[in-house]
Amino acid sequence: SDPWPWIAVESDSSDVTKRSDLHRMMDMTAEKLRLIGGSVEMVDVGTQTLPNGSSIALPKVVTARFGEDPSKRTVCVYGHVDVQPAKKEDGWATDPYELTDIDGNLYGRGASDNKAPVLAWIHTVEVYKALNIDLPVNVKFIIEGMEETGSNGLDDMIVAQKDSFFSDVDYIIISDCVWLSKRPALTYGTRGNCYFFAEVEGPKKDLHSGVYGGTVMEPMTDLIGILDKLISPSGKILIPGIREAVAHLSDEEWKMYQDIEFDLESYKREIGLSQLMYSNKVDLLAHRWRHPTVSIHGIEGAFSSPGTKTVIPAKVIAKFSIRQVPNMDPAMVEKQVTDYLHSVFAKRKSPNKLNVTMVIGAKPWLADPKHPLYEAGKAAVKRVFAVEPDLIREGGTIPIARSFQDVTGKSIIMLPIGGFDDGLHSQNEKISRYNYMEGTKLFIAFLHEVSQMEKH
Ligand SMILES: C[C@H](N)C(=O)N[C@@H](Cc1c[nH]cn1)C(=O)O
Repeated sequence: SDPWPWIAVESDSSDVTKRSDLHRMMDMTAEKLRLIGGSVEMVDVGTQTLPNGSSIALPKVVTARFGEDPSKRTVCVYGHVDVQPAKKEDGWATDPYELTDIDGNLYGRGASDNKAPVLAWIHTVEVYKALNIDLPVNVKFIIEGMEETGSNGLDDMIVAQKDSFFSDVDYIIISDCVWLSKRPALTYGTRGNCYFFAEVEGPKKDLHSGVYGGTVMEPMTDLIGILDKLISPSGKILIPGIREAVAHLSDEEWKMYQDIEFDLESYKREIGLSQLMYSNKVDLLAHRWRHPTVSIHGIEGAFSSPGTKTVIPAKVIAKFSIRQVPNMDPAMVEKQVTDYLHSVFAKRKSPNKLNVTMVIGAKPWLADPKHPLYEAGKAAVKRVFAVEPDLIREGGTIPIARSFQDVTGKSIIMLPIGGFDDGLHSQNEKISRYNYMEGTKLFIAFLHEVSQMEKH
C-alpha cells in the first residue's frame, strides 16, 4: 500500500479542532497492523486538559505484536502518526494533505516525520508475511498520536506497561529522524525540549493605537522587551544557569565530529542563507546537536494578517522553546526561565501582568554508540547501501526516548531513513521514493542482524 491515505489525514496534534482526524489516524494505523496479522490493542491514555480548563480525549496509543517465540529476540518499534500544522498558504507548492509524487519525491505533511518511516516498518513485517518467511525476531509496535506536542499520556502508559508489554522487549528502535547528508546514518542522541508560554495581559480589551497609544504601557512592547533578553544576536543564552549546566565537549566527541563528512556550503544552500552562526564544522555540529538553543516560534493574539490593522492587542502570548542537552534538567530550566523573565519584567515597571508556564518538558536522550545494537545497524547499512553509516546526534526531540530508556531500561537505537533535505516541520515536506524503499530494505536487513546478535 502507498502512503497516500495516511497523508490525506490532517492528524495535527496541536490543533484540538482536528482531534477527530487524529482519532481516525490511530484507527487506520490499528487497522493496517491488524490486516497484516498483528495482535493489536488500542490503549486509552486518558484526557488532555486545555488552557480554558476543559478536557478532551487523547488519541489512543496503538500497540501490536507479531510473533511470540521465546527463542527469538524481541524488538519494539516506536513511531508516531501525528503531524505539525501545515497550510497551502504557508508557501507549499502542493496541497500538504494530498500526497504528490514529483520527480521521485513524495510530498505531503508528515511524509518524512513520521508517517512513511512508520509505514516502512509495517511493510517490513508485511514482506515476511507475503513471502511466507518467518520473522527472524518477534516484532512489537508502539505508535502514538501526540509526539509533536510532547507525547502526552505516553509516559504514564510506559510506566503502567513496564512489566507487561515491555517485559519481553530486548531493544527499542526509533526511525523518527533524518540523515545528516546523503550518507545513511545511525543516531545516538537527541536534544530534549522545554516549551514555554509567556503571557502578558494589560487592558480589558484591544485598544485603538491612535486614541490610546502613548497613554498606556502596551502588552506587546513588554513582551518583545522580555523576549529580547532571552538570547543574544550571536546565540548566547542570557538566562542565568542554563549554559553552566551543559556537559563539556570531550576530546573523543570533538574527534568524532571532526571525522564526519559535512559540507557547510551545501548546508547554507539547502536552507537559503549566506551566513551561519559558526563557520567551522565542529562548532556547527556541536551547536546543532549538543548545546541548548532558544527559538521563538510565535505570538498568539498578535496581528499577523496582511493589511494594516492599527490595534494595541490587550493580551499576547509568546511561544518559545529551549532545546535541552545533557546535563540540563527541565524542572530546573522551568525555574530558571520563570524567575529570570519575572525579574526582567519587573525592571520595566509595567502595570501589565506576566504569566510564564512550561507546557512541555522533554529530556535529552543519549546512547552508547559502541553498543552491539549499533554494530547491527552498521552491518545492515553496509548490506543495503554498501557504505559505512555516519554516527550522528539529532538536534530535534523525541520526547519519549528518554522515558523508554529510564523506565524500561532497554537499549535504544535510532535508525533514520529520512533524507537531510526532507523539510520536516517546513513547507514542502517530502520523503524520496529511494529513501522510502531502500529504508524498508534497511529495516529488513536490520531485523536479520538483530537475530544474529548475542543477547545484551
Ligand atoms: C525529531 C522529531 N521528528 C521531531 O520533529 N520532534 C519534535 C517534537 C517536539 C519537541 N517539542 C515539541 N515537540 C521536535 O523536535 O520539534
